Amino acid sequence: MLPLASRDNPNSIAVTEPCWLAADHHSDAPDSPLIDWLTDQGSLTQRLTAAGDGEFAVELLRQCEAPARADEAAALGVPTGSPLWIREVMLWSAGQPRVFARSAATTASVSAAGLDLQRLGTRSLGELLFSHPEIQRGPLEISRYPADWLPIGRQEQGCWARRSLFRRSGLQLLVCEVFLGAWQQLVSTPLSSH
Ligand SMILES: C=C(O[C@@H]1C=C(C(=O)O)C=C[C@H]1O)C(=O)O
Repeated sequence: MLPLASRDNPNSIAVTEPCWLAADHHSDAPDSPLIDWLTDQGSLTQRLTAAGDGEFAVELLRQCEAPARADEAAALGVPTGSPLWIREVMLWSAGQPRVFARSAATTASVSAAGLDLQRLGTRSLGELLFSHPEIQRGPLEISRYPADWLPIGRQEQGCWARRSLFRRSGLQLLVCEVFLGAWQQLVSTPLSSH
């Protein structure tokens, strides 16, 4: 079923469920620069830091146990509704929230990881993951992201998101990053005008 264009912005496509596929399997995949960021295997933290001329911060929105959504459950190989360790953050760059991120893992996986994820706080999860070369990142999938899965006040229609699984013995961590409208301003206007 084709997603519906949202009322407030006919160019953005409202979805109620994600459709996670490799970028080249989406007939309506976005153009550059967004497609380059969505498919970049490197650290988003590092890229946002550079784009914000060194000004980057992680705002921790919540870190708790929550039921697995159907797409998360399928990726992690558990039943929908299973209790997961969930971390939701807003990534700020050059003074604005640019990317919403939701990371999910089974509680057993978090304890087995031995990475002290529970006490990460406002340190970037990416810096932790990329500092352990034995942690392998799986393929990136992209999708439009349901607006009502975003934090209240930031529920923009039609945002593109990417997700990938980070794996190490015993750890399976699903990281999903949603590029908000303010991300576009970061990459399309010179820093001096932010
Ligand atoms: C995975 C990365 O870590 C970033 C930091 C996150 C966090 O602190 O929760 C979550 C998603 C990421 O965008 C990265 O930098 O690429």
